[in-house]
Amino acid sequence: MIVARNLQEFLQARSSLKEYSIALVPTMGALHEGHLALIKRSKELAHYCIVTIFINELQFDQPEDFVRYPKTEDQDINLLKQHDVDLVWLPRAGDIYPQNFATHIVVDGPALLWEGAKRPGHFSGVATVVYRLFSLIKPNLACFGEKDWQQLQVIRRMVADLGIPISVFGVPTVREDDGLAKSSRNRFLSREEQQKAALLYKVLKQSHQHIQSGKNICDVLKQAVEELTKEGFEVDYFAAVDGSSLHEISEWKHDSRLITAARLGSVRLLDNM
Ligand SMILES: Nc1ncnc2c1ncn2[C@@H]1O[C@H](COP(=O)(O)OP(=O)(O)OP(=O)(O)O)[C@@H](O)[C@H]1O
Ligand SMILES: CC(C)(CO)[C@@H](O)C(=O)[O-]
Ligand code: BAL
Repeated sequence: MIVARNLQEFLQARSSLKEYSIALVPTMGALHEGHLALIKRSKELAHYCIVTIFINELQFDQPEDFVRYPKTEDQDINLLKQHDVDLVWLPRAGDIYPQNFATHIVVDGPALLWEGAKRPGHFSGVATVVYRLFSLIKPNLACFGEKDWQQLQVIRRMVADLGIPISVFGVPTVREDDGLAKSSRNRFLSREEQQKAALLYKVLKQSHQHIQSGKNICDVLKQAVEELTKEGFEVDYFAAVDGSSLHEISEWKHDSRLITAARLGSVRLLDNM
């Protein structure tokens, strides 16, 4: 596995992979089995797999969240080696955002509500870094996790709107045995919070079943928020939406989605079904 630590090293390594199809897995590091599922899928889809590790300050709406974002570089590199990744690039901020950088991608539509409303500037930061990674790396395809459902729709929208010739693949959420969606920030949950966190998935599953069995969507959502709040979650939203536009729905269809974000202690948990 080639480890590139700046743009020059990356471009040199990238030029040796010219003839073949390339899959990109963008990450912010602190890797776990969710990331490994993206890598596994990308290796099924392309000859070569490139992983990036870049904690993109532009997408953080809270400076303290950026500062405490977990950094486990040596472990990450070892894990990627064990999983036969071909090239890992840990760009420097200046590789992605040259001096006097002044251009940002703004996505409306699926980016406006939920995470977009709760975290001002977040999706513009995500879209901008993903666009920069796409334009520097020029992969044939890229894999993103369904765990960040809204992010996946925002990237799909950007790719379609700007005619970017890269196929975007969504990969199903990898969970702990108790159902909690794996996430880099989960390491900040206390043992007690970790046990409680699985309730988010249980309530999602139960709400999904109730909606399937014909219960009123509004009542189901209200009950879900009440149950989570009673157990100490601070619920930002628990909503039924169209799976691609992210607009709220009142009638369930085959492409509908339940999405939620809730804070438990110092960690904001995201999930969807
Ligand atoms: N449990 C998971 N299952 C599938 N994909 C995941 C999972 N967790 C993260 N991913 C995906 O991995 C990619 C990189 O995500 P990232 O590095 O931000 O990790 P993360 O676990 O989502 O961290 P956090 O949400 O705490 O920032 C994204 O496409 C994300 O959706
Ligand atoms: C896609 C991404 C790597 C862009 O920084 C990030 O938002 C993430 O890890 O989900
Ligand atoms: N995986 C989501 C990226 C973020 O929370 O910034």
